[in-house]
Amino acid sequence: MFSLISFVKRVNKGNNPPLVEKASNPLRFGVLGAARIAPDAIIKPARCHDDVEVIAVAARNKDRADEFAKKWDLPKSYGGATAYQDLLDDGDIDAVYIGLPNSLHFEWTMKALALGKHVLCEKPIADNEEETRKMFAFAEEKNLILLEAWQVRFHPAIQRVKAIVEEGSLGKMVSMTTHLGVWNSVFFVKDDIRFNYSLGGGGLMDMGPYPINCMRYLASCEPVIDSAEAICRSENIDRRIETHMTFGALPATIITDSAMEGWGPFQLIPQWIKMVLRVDCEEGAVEIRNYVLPHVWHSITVLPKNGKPRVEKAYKPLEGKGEEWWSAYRYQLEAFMDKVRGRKPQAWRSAEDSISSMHIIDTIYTKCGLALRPNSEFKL
Ligand SMILES: NC(=O)C1=CN([C@@H]2O[C@H](COP(=O)(O)OP(=O)(O)OC[C@H]3O[C@@H](n4cnc5c(N)ncnc54)[C@H](OP(=O)(O)O)[C@@H]3O)[C@@H](O)[C@H]2O)C=CC1
Ligand SMILES: O=C1OC[C@@H](O)[C@H](O)[C@H]1O
Repeated sequence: MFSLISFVKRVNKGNNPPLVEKASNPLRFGVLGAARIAPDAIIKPARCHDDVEVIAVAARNKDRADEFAKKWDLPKSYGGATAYQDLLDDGDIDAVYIGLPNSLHFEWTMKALALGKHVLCEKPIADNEEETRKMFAFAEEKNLILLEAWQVRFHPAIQRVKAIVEEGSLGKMVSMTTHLGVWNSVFFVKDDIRFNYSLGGGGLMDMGPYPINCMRYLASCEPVIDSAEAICRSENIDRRIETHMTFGALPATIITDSAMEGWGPFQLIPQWIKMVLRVDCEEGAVEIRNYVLPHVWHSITVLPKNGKPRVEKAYKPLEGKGEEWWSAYRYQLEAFMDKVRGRKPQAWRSAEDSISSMHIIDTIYTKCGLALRPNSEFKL
């Protein structure tokens, strides 16, 4: 009962964070695209960050832009065919959040960097490794912050799993496995950008960054992809991919499935969601449930071979900044701002980190015999 009440309180506060008083010269963000993810990823986190203000949105349709601005109390909105460029040309804007389809991440990140704006760009950061390299090289040249918004890395839950594994009582890691699956009709809309090849879609593009990067983080090294096999929903668009890889001597399996089959006769009983990552060690195992959105709810189960299982939660770091109700996106914004302001963030994702992640996605597609997501035609 107590945990249900604290769950409701935490989620409610995370969804409706308090509006804090702003510093005298906060970083002013513009949002490219009235995307579904934008409120959670940037608007709500900014409300409770004293050094950030979201001042504008741009959408291809003016009414949509105005509606979004009204709903989220943003002073400016840009709409129409030139809206994204108009927002970038706004001299009041210091940074942009990009929640556009993957195929547009390259173009709008490059344009924003060219105009001197810092960029927080959604995962996966680009269509492929080649684009990713160019984006980070350009950010470095312009001396601007570019971060791929893979928020899980910033949340204490995955950091706690790493600490448990490294603390040593479970012995050496022997394997990692995850099956990340969702029931198609609940999570995706009709004509979802995720399943459109020309928009950089694909099940692995959408879900792959989570298990690939959690495993890279836990293993502290890069994997070799041994095999990968896809079941497609349309040409070059994977529904399910099973990948076997090795991190040094450590075998790992990742299954991503964007349309899990149901159970029982005619698969009548839907399987809603599967989001467990398990690390087996010589002396036991550790499992994290819901590593994708850990701030909503998660559980970390430690299963020692010679001892009692225990369950842990990690909504707040043991040391450093954070609140129980902070979402992973809020932790991410804190780190982004630390970087922009020249402070050392609690956690960070480097250029190499994002490049490696895209390299792995490209390699898995190639192993499956599927085409890489196409390069943007945009040239700076
Ligand atoms: N980190 C996370 O937790 C999550 C990340 N994401 C990532 O965020 C991005 C957006 O996802 P999501 O919010 O679900 O997507 P939506 O479909 O809700 O939003 C995409 C936005 O892209 C704009 N857009 C521009 N060109 C096109 C086009 N040709 N077709 C469709 N949309 C277009 C639209 O903006 P306009 O308003 O101008 O019409 C739309 O608002 C993806 O990269 C996805 O991987 C998504 C969910 C969670
Ligand atoms: O990034 C994401 O996280 C949650 C998923 O359900 C969603 O498809 C994806 O875009």
